[in-house]
Amino acid sequence: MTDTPCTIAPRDHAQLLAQMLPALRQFRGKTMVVKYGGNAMTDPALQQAFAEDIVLLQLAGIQPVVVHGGGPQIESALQRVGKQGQFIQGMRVTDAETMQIVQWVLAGEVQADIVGRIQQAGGRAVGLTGRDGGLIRAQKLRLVDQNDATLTHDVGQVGDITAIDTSIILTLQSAGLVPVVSPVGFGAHNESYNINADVVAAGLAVALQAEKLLMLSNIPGVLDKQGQLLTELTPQRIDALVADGTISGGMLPKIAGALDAAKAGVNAVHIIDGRAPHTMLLEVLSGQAHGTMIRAQ
Ligand SMILES: Nc1ncnc2c1ncn2[C@@H]1O[C@H](COP(=O)(O)OP(=O)(O)O)[C@@H](O)[C@H]1O
Ligand SMILES: CC(=O)N[C@@H](CCC(=O)OP(=O)(O)O)C(=O)O
Repeated sequence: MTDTPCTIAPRDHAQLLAQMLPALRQFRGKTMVVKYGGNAMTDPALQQAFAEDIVLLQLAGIQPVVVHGGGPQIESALQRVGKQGQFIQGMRVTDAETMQIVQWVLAGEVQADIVGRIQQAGGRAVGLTGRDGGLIRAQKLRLVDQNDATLTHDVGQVGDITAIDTSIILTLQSAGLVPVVSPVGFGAHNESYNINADVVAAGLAVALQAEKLLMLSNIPGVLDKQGQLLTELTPQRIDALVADGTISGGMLPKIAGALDAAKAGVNAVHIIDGRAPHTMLLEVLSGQAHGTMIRAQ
């Protein structure tokens, strides 16, 4: 192995490394769930940096569990067969054909790519969907209208998580493997459900009693109406931002999941920018806050 030429002054470098100590103490041996959004994985160099960060964090003693999305990738596959995606409150309307395409894209394409990249970076990863090992049970989502609670929307085969059996994840972790989970669940009659990846990440973080939940997306964090980053959010502020439409679309399930996880005791819940290389590493190890932190109160 050859040393990489260093572009940081030695003093700054030493300071940077020393700053990692509290984080390493806090997170060593703990589970960290990382939601890797489809919008954050459009560039191959970024994807490689993500995989390297996962391997480095694991080597540092943290137990990462990756939950990936793939919204834009599903969208392209739908377009190839002449279908147009439709979303209600951030949930994809999923008919039987869309469900098949969702499974192909998530498990066959996106998950396989992430697993391959982690292994290329020197780690060992195993891809699974929520169907494997009985991980995620679901039922059809009853999506209540945001403005009129007496109204519901039929979004087809979209799942609402009813139970999570973490045993398969614990088995993989104890073997030193990084689980890479596609957000698909199974129902009482073995039917598949398409579940928003933010919802799965939050559910897994709670079920695994994770120390940290990181959600990587294509925005610096949650933004206000002027486009300014909101560095911290409380439940009251979130309610107000949803009510006045500042938080909409794909941010709705993300913020709801983040808040559920924070309220259930996940210590550090952050929505961060996945478009800059190594944001995850900085967020975890530098001791400096990035993006938006979601507070339980
Ligand atoms: N207040 C907000 N702040 C930031 N993003 C928002 C906000 N409201 C809605 N969004 C939208 O949410 C999107 C992120 O959700 P989503 O598209 O599901 O991303 P991902 O694939 O990373 O999960 C942003 O790209 C943005 O268009
Ligand atoms: C029900 C629902 O909306 N499922 C999502 C699952 C993938 C996902 O959540 O991907 P991102 O994280 O990239 O948005 C979908 O079909 O797009």
